[in-house]
Amino acid sequence: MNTTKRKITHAAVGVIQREDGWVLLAERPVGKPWAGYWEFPGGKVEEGETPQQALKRELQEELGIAVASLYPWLTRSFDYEAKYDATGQLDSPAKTVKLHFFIVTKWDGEPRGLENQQLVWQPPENIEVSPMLPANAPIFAALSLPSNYAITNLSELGEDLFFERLKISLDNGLKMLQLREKQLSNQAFQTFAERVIQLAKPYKAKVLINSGNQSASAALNVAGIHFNSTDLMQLQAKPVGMLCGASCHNAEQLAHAAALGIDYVMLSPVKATRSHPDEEPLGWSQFANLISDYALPVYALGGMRPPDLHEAKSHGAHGIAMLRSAWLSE
Ligand SMILES: Nc1nc2c([nH]c(=O)n2[C@@H]2O[C@H](COP(=O)(O)OP(=O)(O)OP(=O)(O)O)[C@@H](O)[C@H]2O)c(=O)[nH]1
Ligand SMILES: [Mg+2]
Repeated sequence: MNTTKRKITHAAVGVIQREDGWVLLAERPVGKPWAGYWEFPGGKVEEGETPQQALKRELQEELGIAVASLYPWLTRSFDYEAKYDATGQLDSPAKTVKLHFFIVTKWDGEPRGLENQQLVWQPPENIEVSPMLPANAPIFAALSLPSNYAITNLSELGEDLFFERLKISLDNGLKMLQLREKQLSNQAFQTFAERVIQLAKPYKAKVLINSGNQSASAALNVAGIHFNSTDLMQLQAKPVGMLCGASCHNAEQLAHAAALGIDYVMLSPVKATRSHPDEEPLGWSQFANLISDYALPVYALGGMRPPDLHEAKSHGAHGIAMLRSAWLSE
């Protein structure tokens, strides 16, 4: 397959998300290529438009809604092979699409299928309509990742306080956390990890383990592994069957993570942090530049506190990751 000669079609795609997390999907109507396939509303970016302008126009045309608030999210390229219909007629030629995803959180008007497309609201972690446009497969996994991600801080809090705060965080809706305790022996880490996993289980919170503690992980029932940047750069392929993330601090590491197709990255340090006082912070504008054309969901890390979530999302982040401030009592 020669993809180098293909022209790239840019499309703006809207993940219209209600407050309960459900997203709006549309079925491509008869008469369009890929009819009967489900997609997010959106369409091609026209000459002279930014993807954001294109999205606003498309959502007005297709659904009759006016976008009131949106965040830039992932950008993914996908190579479509030529598609033929049952009679052997060309339905859609081979092409490369570059999809500019946005998360739309506020809009005016009630979405209606103005192009005879059927509409349905669905929870991202349990989509019941099919078939989906093939480019969209990884999108639902990304949407299923929570906005807030906590990293354990046992060394600073001590065991009693840590477990007290963990219980409070889980009660308050924490859905994903990473065990990162380099100071612990394998045995001590294992005991600690088992206790966290036990506590997190009824809340259905995902527990990941830092690659620095990985030697203790074999016996543990964790959801996945978080690779530090050194281990990321050694990694040749994404481990199968588990959630897999990585820490990145520059474009090279981001590119390697994207090439591996892992599930998410953390990009840091956004702000100055107590845990890494010697590192030069990226600041929001460099953070946004590094991920402006990035395919994976990104957590902003470094000096993040819960109120920073909106600013992080405005700069293209999927969410925020927190170490110290995840465990502060409010
Ligand atoms: N809208 C939309 N397009 C997607 C998604 N995923 C995906 O691969 N695409 C591709 O992105 C391109 C956008 O196409 P579109 O058919 O919506 O374009 P459009 O609304 O401007 O309509 P048109 O057919 O009148 O030109 C198509 O090649 C489509 O296959 C998705 O989730 N939503
Ligand atoms: Mg469209």
